[in-house]
Amino acid sequence: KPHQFWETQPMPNINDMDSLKPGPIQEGILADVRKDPYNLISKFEWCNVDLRNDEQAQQVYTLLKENYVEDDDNMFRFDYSIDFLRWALLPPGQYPDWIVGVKVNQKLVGFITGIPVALHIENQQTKVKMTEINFLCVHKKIRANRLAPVLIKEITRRVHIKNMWQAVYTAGIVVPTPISQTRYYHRSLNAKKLIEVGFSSLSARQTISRQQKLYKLPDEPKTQGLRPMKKKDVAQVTKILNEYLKKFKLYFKYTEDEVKHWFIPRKDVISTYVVEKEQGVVTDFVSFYNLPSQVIKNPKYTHLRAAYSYYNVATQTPIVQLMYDALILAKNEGYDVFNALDIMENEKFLKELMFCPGDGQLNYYLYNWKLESNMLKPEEIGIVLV
Ligand SMILES: COc1cccc(CC(=N)NC(=O)c2cccnc2OC2CCNCC2)c1
Repeated sequence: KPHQFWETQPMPNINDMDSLKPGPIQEGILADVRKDPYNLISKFEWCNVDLRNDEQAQQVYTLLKENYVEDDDNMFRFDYSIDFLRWALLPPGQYPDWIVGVKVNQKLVGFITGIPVALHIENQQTKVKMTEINFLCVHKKIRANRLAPVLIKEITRRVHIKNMWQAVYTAGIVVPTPISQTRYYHRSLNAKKLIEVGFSSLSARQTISRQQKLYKLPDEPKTQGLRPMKKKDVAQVTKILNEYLKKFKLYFKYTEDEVKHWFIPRKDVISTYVVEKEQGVVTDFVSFYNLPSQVIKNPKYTHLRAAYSYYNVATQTPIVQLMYDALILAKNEGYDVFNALDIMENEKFLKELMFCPGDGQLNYYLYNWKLESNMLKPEEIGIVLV
């Protein structure tokens, strides 16, 4: 029986599509929230993981490196670094009990996380305070123990206790019920390596050297005034980002503190470049995050270095030119491939800059919320999850 767990959750199902009114599906009642954690099978224990602690961060790193998401052909597995996990999971306002682990004999075997976000949904006047859920992972050796539903129910309880009743998350799989089904695209930066690791393949008439020529990039970006973002840019980046995101139906509102956290460059984690043509005036920016994948079995390479498009705001520079420069910057930072979803205005550059469609999709979900429109088009999505 498919979706045994998800049928029990406040998500719109096919026949609700017309009856449910827009907004929360279930009203949250604080008094009804369980005060104690859900029961676990014996020997399994809950723990709040402190990612600032090196040993605990290392345990999370190893669990994900060995057991987290793989591509459809099980050739690659995400390999999030510790620095990346600290960036992704310790934003301003984080709650320590939203980094949830399950241990057996002091060994981490299960994980799920939430971070607090303020999401603008369609025409809602106010932003909805909720959680962004990520990194649901159960060790390969203890799957089919129904641990994942318990991890989901426990973090839901910990969110409810804080009087928050909605969540946003993404997944490669389809469970009840996506609000948008987006597709991912890849732009080759190191054609030879992508073919050697089996990420790309050659058709009959293609050769490696022809592919290298096809995807070759200039040595330096074209846009005058393009430079790495610095702290002094935070106020202007916050302004143009918040203004830009208003054109979408789903977007976060950022404080300057949050922009500082999410966009100030961190080596091997997040790269952000701003355009400052006229003295002191920031008109555009591009950003991409570093998410390598372990190549599961390959004689020559252990990793695929992938840059993922984050947020890009083009108010003066044409978006195609700005993103072409992002490809050049990523290539110069040593990336093998540049990935992007067909969300926001990405369609405007994907084809022209020779991105190829990937073989899967990334589904967006909103927990306990009925949208006015049942589904959103990818270009109406203004949020990027890591
Ligand atoms: C190439 O190595 C891979 C290793 C694991 C999975 C995939 C395919 C895949 N599932 N890709 C994505 O989900 C994806 C493709 C383009 C942009 N963002 C993405 O996912 C992000 C956002 C959601 N959390 C994971 C990272 C590829």
